[in-house]
Amino acid sequence: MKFPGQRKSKHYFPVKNRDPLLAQMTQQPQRFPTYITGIDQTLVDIEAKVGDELLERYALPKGNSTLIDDEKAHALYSELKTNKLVSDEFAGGTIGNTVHNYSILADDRSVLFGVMSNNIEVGSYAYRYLCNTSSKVDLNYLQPVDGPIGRCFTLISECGERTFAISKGAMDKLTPEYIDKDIVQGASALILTAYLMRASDGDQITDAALKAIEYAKEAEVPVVLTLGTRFLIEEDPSWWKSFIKDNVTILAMNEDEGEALTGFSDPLLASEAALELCDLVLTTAGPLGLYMAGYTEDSEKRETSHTLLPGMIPEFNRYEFSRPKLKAACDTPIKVYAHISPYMGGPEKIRNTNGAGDGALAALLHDLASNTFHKANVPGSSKHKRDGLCYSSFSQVCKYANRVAYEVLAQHSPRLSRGLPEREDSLEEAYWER
Ligand SMILES: Nc1ncnc2c1ncn2[C@@H]1O[C@H](COP(=O)(O)OP(=O)(O)O)[C@@H](O)[C@H]1O
Ligand SMILES: Nc1nc2c(ncn2[C@@H]2O[C@H](COP(=O)(O)O)[C@@H](O)[C@H]2O)c(=O)[nH]1
Repeated sequence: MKFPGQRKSKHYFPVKNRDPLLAQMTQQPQRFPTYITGIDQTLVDIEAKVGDELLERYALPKGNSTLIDDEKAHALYSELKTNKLVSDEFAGGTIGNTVHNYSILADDRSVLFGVMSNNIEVGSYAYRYLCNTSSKVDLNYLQPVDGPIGRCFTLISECGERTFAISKGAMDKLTPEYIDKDIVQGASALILTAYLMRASDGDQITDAALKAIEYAKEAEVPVVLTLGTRFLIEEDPSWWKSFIKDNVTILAMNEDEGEALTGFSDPLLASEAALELCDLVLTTAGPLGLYMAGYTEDSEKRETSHTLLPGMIPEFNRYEFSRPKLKAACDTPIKVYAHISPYMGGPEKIRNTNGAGDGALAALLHDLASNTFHKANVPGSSKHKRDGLCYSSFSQVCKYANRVAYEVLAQHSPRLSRGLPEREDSLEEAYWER
């Protein structure tokens, strides 16, 4: 497990770690293995820049992720190929991206539950999926299926908006028997997407996800849900609210999904409302940066040294130096909020916004898993006298998530090809010499 490392308010990222607690850890001969698990629809993203006219012709609502039948998928693929519009083909899937990015950042194991084609030809989509997934993502628990994995046509409009058309293939064929109870219960977190709840035609991936949730809850493993697309949530916000309240520890969403869930277009108010349903919320807000909302124990709150920020909740970031906790682990829970603007104002050239939110979530998960790792390996640390959900403060996690999102924006693929630099070029030498 590589640790998230040292961070600074405006710029940031890893440096040599001089934490005396970590020094203790290096003396431990036996390391406790840490990993996260996720369930996804195994998908390859087929990316193309298209005009709005094409979206209308194929009846694809802009910004949505729509399931399409084989006939439509064939016609769309042929049209994109004939007109040489396909720019890239990457392994995708919102949870596949997240666990891959987690493994790259943590340089550690994650386990993916899903399906994989039984017969794989060199060059096929299944082959590409495997080639584009970090070797630290354990794929040994995938369920073999007859038929292809899914394809996600990622159609990028002139304005940068992404519209997904999903040709599902066998991606929803995962069955509950393939969810390994011990693996789920031994993990630092279970990561799910709202997309898993829309299986149809007798496909069982929804049941598989519910089984995994049951196992996770039994062992008090945090359940993390990312909302996917606002269109899905808009269909029945009340159902999603009670689903989150009953099952979810950490919720990740963007501002549109937050509005669909809570009715608040302001991302801070949406985060606050979502916090009534779970323990920790990560809300990404595109060029506005990102917000976190969560709980801490009143007696453990820590005041920020940053500027107090205006917003719909005045000076909302006052206690952003506190560490997130489960609400149930607090005697007197208080709500804590944090915000950060895009790292360095965003990359000079945004190559692709696909997966930026997944990247931010991967950073949060890395911090959370670092906490489990540290707790297991340095149980006597004062850090673990009272149970925290994350290793770092709200403020630090924001910085880290923001930095990772930046990295995803600056590259073509939604999946990181390497970890973050050990030393940021943007930081003056004196910072690293401290
Ligand atoms: N146009 C942008 N300029 C600068 N940063 C951005 C921009 N779009 C996204 N980001 C960064 O990426 C993060 C995630 O992006 P967002 O578009 O909100 O996620 P999602 O892909 O889930 O919709 C943001 O919180 C922000 O840090
Ligand atoms: N598992 C699923 N993943 C999907 C679906 N539709 C789109 N996607 C994936 O989302 C990411 C982009 O994530 P974001 O954070 O930028 O919104 C992309 O790689 C797609 O593969 C779906 O129905 N199921």
